[in-house]
Amino acid sequence: TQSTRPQRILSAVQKNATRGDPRSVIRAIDQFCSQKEWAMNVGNEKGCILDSVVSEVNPATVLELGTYCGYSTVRIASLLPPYAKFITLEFNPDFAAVARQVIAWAGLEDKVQLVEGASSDWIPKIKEQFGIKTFDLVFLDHWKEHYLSDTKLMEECGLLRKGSVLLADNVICPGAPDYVEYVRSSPRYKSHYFRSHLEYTKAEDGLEKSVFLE
Ligand SMILES: COCc1ccccc1-c1cc(O)c2[nH]cnc(=O)c2c1
Ligand SMILES: [Mg+2]
Repeated sequence: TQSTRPQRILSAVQKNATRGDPRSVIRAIDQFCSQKEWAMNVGNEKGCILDSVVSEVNPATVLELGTYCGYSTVRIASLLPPYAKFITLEFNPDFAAVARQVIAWAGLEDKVQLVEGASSDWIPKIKEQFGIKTFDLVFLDHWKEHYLSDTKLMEECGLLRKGSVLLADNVICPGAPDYVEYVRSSPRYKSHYFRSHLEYTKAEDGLEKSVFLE
């Protein structure tokens, strides 16, 4: 039977990366996706912007919406302080199964909790299920149609506090126009656009960083 693209990414990690070395896992995925087969990892150019925001926030609590193969999960987890709590939500069970193995290959399985299911189902349960009050950082990288509804849901569930940082991938390509309009026009957010490129291509894309103000 044919392998899937996520399975081919996992094979490239297991072949080319060193167990317990997150940077070698990131490098192996970026090399595979730039030389062999494009895939929707945040990539190295936007990944460096992600790294700088994670380092600046130095979050004790992180939520990632959209794990895919765990590329950004590994980037984020490798930068967190030891006490941090990091939850990543993935709807697709095949993606989740690969991501668990990529995260384990990087040696970061103790730093992150991968939860399978729909973000809209899980967001209202996070406080009780995981003992988290609010998130210092949220990385939105799942279905663009759900960026805005999930952000409003996080507000309603009291998961954001003054200073919480939302970082959204793909604000240009594929784009999340309703979300961008909301965070840029709402008095409750201070937003900034980091111009970059769609992973492994020359097309424009970027990350939108939005700080929750109240
Ligand atoms: C399945 O579309 C793949 C694709 C095709 C063309 C342009 C962009 C994308 C793309 C790029 C990304 O970083 C993404 N990140 C998260 N969830 C996505 O659906 C996603 C899609
Ligand atoms: Mg993305």
